[in-house]
Amino acid sequence: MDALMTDAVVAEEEALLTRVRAALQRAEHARATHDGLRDAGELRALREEAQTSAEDDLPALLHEMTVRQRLRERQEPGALPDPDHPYVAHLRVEDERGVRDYVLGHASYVDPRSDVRVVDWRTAPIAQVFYRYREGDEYEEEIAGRLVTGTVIARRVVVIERGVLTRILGDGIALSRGEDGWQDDHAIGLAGGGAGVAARRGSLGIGVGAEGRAARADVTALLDAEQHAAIAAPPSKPLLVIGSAGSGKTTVALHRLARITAREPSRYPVDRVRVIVPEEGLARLSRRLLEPLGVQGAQQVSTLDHWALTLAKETFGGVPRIGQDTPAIVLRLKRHPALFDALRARCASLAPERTRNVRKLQRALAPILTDYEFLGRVVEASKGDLPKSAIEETVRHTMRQLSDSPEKELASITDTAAKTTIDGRQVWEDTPEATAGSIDLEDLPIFLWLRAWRGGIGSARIAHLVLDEAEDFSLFELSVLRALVQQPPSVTLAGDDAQQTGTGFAGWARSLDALGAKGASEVKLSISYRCPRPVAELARAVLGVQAPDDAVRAAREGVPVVRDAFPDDAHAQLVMASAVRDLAEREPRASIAIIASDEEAARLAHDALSDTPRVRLVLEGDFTFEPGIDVTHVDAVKGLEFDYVVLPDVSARTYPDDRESRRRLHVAVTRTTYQLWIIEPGARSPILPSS
Ligand SMILES: Nc1ncnc2c1ncn2[C@@H]1O[C@H](COP(=O)(O)OP(=O)(O)OP(=O)(O)O)[C@@H](O)[C@H]1O
Repeated sequence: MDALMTDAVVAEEEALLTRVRAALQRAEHARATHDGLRDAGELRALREEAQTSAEDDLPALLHEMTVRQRLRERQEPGALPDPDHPYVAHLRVEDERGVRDYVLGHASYVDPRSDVRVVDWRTAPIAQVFYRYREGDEYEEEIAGRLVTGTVIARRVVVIERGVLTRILGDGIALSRGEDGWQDDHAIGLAGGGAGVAARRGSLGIGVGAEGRAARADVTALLDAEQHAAIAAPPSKPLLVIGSAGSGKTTVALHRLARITAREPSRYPVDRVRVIVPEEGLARLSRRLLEPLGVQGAQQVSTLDHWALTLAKETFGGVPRIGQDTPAIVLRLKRHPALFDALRARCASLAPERTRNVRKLQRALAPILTDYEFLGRVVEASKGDLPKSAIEETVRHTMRQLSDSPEKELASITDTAAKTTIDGRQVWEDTPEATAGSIDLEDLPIFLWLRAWRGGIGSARIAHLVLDEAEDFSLFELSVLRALVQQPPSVTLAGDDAQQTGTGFAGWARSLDALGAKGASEVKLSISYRCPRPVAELARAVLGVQAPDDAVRAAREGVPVVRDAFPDDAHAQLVMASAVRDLAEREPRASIAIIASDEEAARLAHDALSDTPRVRLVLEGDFTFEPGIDVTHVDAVKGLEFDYVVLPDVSARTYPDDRESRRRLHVAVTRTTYQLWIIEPGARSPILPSS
């Protein structure tokens, strides 16, 4: 783009922003002072415009009139756009009424006298023109039952930071404000980061620091046509969103939820929508992403475990102690579709009163979960997912749970000191006796399912349900949720079968069926937005035959993946610690994740970095999303992303050649938005391509 054009575009956008900010400041002042006279004048202007306006402007105008009226009646009006960050995109159209500018934001404000139209991307019909057409396109859209035609004159994504315009991205335009004025920004690409600059081997970063990178545009403005079509799909029809890691599944699911609640608040009230995800980290991230989309409140988002525990307490009036030492193989069996099928056949005549509380359910299941023949059939039906040892382990574990609890056995000892260790814990904690009298967290979905199926679980209370990382939901959980969602089911499932890390997944067809969403529309997102090309390609190679057929379509280039082999762990830890410390110093605003293969390895990596500032050991998903270093493990990071990802222990021992290891390494690799460093101590993992 030549300098003259650059100047013209910048001048246009600056003038528009000045106009919008001035109008918003006047509106804020009027609201603060309840300036009735001015409101009355504006109300008249709005009415006049409403009479002559095209129908695509009407919803925003009507919204504005309601706000003014409420103000005059001294009621709480809706929020005004934030003048420091009033909008995320600009659309200029021409139709039979002439040329008009719209800006898309997270709240709406229309002031025809000042030629200002800030429209809410969720509710304004004109927003669909922005998402579906490019600059120069003629559009023809059915808006409010009427055919509307025109031409898109300009379509630009803008970044406004603290009231100052800092980036303009459009069809063929990429400009950013630098220290010496505006500059062409094509090399940087949409998602930020200094792509194309090779890293030094053994060191991370490109030395520019987070300050040197362009600010990210709001993803709401960047949604592509495929994503927007998914978001705008009718709410009454279930939707399955699939796609590779970082293709925008979470983005689409949460934007769909926000749009549905904004457009039909009486049918889909915010306090009756739910987002359920498998991990705490993703629950925290989802809350943060929903906030600017207008869906606030911690109670809407929960992890699967928290949801099951809360529902079980509510349904059964309490639950016994949850055991902490359940063998992993038993947990795997309790989530497997083969157990679901076998229990369905076995429990078809279970009397409703036997599902009334947890103890009754535990007793009803005891003879089944200690039946060698029954468990043998489950293992066989799992087709290799569950080893034969699962049978013996499950029988032994169930027997232990059913024996008298240590509290009961030691009841005759009245001296509490005799039952307490020197660090203040109960003497039986961390012993096999601790299992007695306990149940497993994985029992709860089974109990709830039996209750819902045989006894009933109360009224359907969820108006819209989002399940993210839905490949990690078991048939038990999906069947319970089915009973809780109002009919017809309004649900969004987002997932990727290449990222399943548990044993619960039964395939999309069965999952949808269990949820009562059999006729769901399916959207497949095809562009990898998170990971730069070198990372996306490596991630695909790691999956091997489990990779989807379509080729990787990464949205941007990127620096190469760094790989370093070391003879042993100690050596690797030393080099890792000093390189990461160096990076954190150079890029104090970057988010760096050290993703170990398990909790124990995460602790070791954390020890190596213990004297580094802003280093956090995150084992239970309690991410803060602040700049700094999170040392964590692969089971805690699903759905998350970080500027830099370091994998400190990729070897033949931690990631051997099996399907599950491939999926786990794939999850770890694809958390990277910018650069990946793989550290390989000892024998090389056979699932990594040779470097
Ligand atoms: N159209 C887009 N343009 C630019 N960036 C986008 C677009 N859509 C999504 N993104 C960004 O891509 C990243 C990944 O998005 P998201 O987390 O929704 O992907 P995902 O498919 O849910 O990932 P995962 O499979 O790891 O859960 C986010 O930073 C998001 O803001």
